[in-house]
Amino acid sequence: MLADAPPLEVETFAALMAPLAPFGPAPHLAVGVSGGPDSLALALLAGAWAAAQGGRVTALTVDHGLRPESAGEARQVAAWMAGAGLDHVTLRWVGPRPAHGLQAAARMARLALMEAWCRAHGVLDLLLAHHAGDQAETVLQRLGQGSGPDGLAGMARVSWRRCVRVLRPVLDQPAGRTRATLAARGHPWIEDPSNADTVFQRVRLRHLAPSLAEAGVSAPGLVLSAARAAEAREERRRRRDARLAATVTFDGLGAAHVNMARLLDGPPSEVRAALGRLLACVGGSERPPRGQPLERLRRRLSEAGPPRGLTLGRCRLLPGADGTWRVCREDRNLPDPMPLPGPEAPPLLWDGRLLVRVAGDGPDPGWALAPLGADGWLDVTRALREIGAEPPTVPVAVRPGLLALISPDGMVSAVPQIGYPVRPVRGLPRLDVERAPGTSLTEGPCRLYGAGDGLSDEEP
Ligand SMILES: Nc1ncnc2c1ncn2[C@@H]1O[C@H](COP(=O)(O)OP(=O)(O)OP(=O)(O)O)[C@@H](O)[C@H]1O
Repeated sequence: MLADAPPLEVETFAALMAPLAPFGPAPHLAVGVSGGPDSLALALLAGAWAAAQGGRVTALTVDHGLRPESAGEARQVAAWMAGAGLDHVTLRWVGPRPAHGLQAAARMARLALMEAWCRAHGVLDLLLAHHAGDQAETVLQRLGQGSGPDGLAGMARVSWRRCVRVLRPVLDQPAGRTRATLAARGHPWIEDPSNADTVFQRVRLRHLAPSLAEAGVSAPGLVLSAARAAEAREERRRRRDARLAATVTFDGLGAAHVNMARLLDGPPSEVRAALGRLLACVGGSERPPRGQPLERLRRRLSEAGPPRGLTLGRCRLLPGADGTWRVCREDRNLPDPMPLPGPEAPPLLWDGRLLVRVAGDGPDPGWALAPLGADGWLDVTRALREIGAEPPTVPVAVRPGLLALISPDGMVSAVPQIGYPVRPVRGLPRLDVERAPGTSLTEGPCRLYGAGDGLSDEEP
């Protein structure tokens, strides 16, 4: 296989990164590195690529603790990364292990750990070393699960998990190319024995490759069909985003105003896709609602008769007099108060919807962020009147989900979404608050990052 696969040069790798742009200036990338040949090669190539633009790479290794050697392997990766001049962090998977589906659980856990690390360190891009062989296995696996057209598109080269972009730059590169890259540099790697253990479905699928090839089902063929399915998925996303752009506007309070008749006018699957995305953006939930609940919502919104308020996906949908619906964060399951991060801390993702940064000097200890809650508005209007300010008009349904800055003595002192402050308090911290990347329908990072889905339930 090595003979067929030329090593990846830095220039070739740069060409693979180009379609994944834009990257910020001096980009800081995270790379998931198991110690296997694919991810080691990716880390080295990404390190060179980032350094060329004044940026850097942090290699992340998740120690799943499933094999006695895993801790030593993580140390080995750390040593290799140090040798290559790259930062390295080991993350440990602790907590309960499922009795079944251990590999899948480990995969989910490691992606969650790496995503959390990226969020905590303000790193936008997480690179994984999936290649064409992995893609073919994913397609086969999903075929076996009776997956729909989106599943058959396999893994995406770019997908979002909350505020983190998961990038797979070598996804269309033949299996063996990354291995050849390391071999050409004389760089060692770790062979994970579970990659050969036929107890795992992926490994069994890999072993089927020769028989499938005889039957005319080849890995390149599967990858090609995945690429076509991915194009079709992109087209569906473009249509979804166009529908949303034409029917939805956001206000500064985090609520969406929807021309519902227009949004609902179209094939049910397209309408469901738009509704799901809308609810995920407004509600800040990790996954858009889907399946039966979403279809029920579509039907109820389409029904004739006096419209009523509805809820789904942490959102409340309220009809207005003129046919415009307001969609806002529901007042249930709002986040608990959390301490205000220091000015050096990475931005905090609040309620999956807002990115909060502390500007200026560090706040005194004791400041907190909290939802305004059901009773908070009364307090705000009273406080504003005391300083001679007229409270703005804020719809009742929107009020509980507003972000409030709470002083060390427990008073609502500022509500950034309606202006600043509501009480004259000494040492009031200054907050920059913006919609979190991946929660904008048509503005902000979603547009910046092209067809980014914003939210993904893809396999890691
Ligand atoms: N323990 C881990 N820690 C960090 N990242 C990981 C880990 N395991 C896998 N990854 C990342 O997820 C990608 C896909 O995982 P998978 O297990 O399919 O890969 P692999 O075939 O073992 O690849 P590699 O040759 O890099 O080990 C890897 O290429 C790597 O980027």
